[in-house]
Amino acid sequence: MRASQKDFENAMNQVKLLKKDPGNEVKLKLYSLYKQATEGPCNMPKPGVFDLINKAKWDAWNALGSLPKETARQNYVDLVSSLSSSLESSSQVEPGTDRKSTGYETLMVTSEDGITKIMLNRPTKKNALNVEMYHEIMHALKAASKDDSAITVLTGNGDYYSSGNDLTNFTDIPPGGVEEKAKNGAILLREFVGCFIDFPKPLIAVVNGPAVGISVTLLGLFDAVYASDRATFHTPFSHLGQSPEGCSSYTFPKIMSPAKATEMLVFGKKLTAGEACAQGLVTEVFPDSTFQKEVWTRLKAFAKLPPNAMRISKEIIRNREKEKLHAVNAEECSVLQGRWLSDECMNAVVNFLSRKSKL
Ligand SMILES: CCCCCCCCCC/C=C/CC(=O)SCCNC(=O)CCNC(=O)[C@H](O)C(C)(C)COP(=O)(O)OP(=O)(O)OC[C@H]1O[C@@H](n2cnc3c(N)ncnc32)[C@H](O)[C@@H]1OP(=O)(O)O
Repeated sequence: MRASQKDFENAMNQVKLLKKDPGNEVKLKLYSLYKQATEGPCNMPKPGVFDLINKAKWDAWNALGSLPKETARQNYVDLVSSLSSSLESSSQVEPGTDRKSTGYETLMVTSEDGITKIMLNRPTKKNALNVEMYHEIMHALKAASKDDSAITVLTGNGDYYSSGNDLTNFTDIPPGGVEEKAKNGAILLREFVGCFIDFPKPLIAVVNGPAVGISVTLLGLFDAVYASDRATFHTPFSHLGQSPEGCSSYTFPKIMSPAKATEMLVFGKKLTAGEACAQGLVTEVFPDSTFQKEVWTRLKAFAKLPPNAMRISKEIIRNREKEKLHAVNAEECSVLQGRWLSDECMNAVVNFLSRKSKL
């Protein structure tokens, strides 16, 4: 039996209720079938090569050629029906449940023994920071700054600490185009880094594995950095056509000398944990086999110290730099905004995404 218009509308509603993301490939398939079913064959002009998302959509729709509208409608309904049985539906979520009050989508946040632990929780993506994660980290930091814990820890779930900015952040182009995307990215980044600059309690990084990009640069704003000997520290900004952020253009030369900072931030030299420790970026390195046990024992002891004294001591160590750090942050974001629009950056992102079949 052919799918009716009613079946098609039901399927469209069903798609909105899917709780789990079915993935880019399926979303493109759904999009193309929807367009074919409602508008017929694609006769739109092909988007430019840098308009990544719209080009992928156009390609998917155009690939359907002259498939009849009714067949596309049937295929759409069949595809949604197969998805609904394999993916959980959000209709099972309690009405009125506020996700933010019950938990985070990209983080695991716990508070015990005087320590608030913010764990990056996208292990299958090596804890890459997507836009939602940037927002959730800001939210978690603001909450931690006001809770009863004495210290706050950032760490990663799985084998990576973090692979840095999620490169798919570049693909979702809004109607205002790439310029608007870059502008919004710079606003988000400035606010995000600002939360680290202003964080009032001791902030400790427990670097459980390799760290890339912004997860490395931010370390200059932490009060202590403990690393497993499995961790590496890599800022491939030039390879990506980008420039340093997280105030690293200021903190790294101070921490490790301008020449060593250049090797990392300009030439993309990857440091081992031992090298990062020798250069002052890491406070102490532990064997991976005993890392968690040793670090958490130490952190629990720190968390028993008088919290007000720790807060005030942090303030006196950090406060005279705050204004400078905010100015550096603003400048870095403005430079990056321009970099994101460059061919060098676009090409590097396209290369990564096409290697990973995300386009
Ligand atoms: C203009 C828009 C702006 C938007 C808003 C942005 C605001 C802030 C920007 C701040 C800028 C920060 C700069 C940086 O952080 S630069 C660093 C960026 N990161 C990278 O270049 C790392 C890229 N990843 C890799 O090189 C490798 O994945 C890896 C980390 C070396 C691991 O390699 P391995 O072979 O072990 O594993 P896979 O590659 O198979 O990875 C497993 C899956 O994870 C996905 N993945 C990993 N890292 C990222 C990433 N950074 N972005 C997106 N996805 C990532 C990978 O694709 C695999 O996914 P799959 O299983 O679905 O294929």
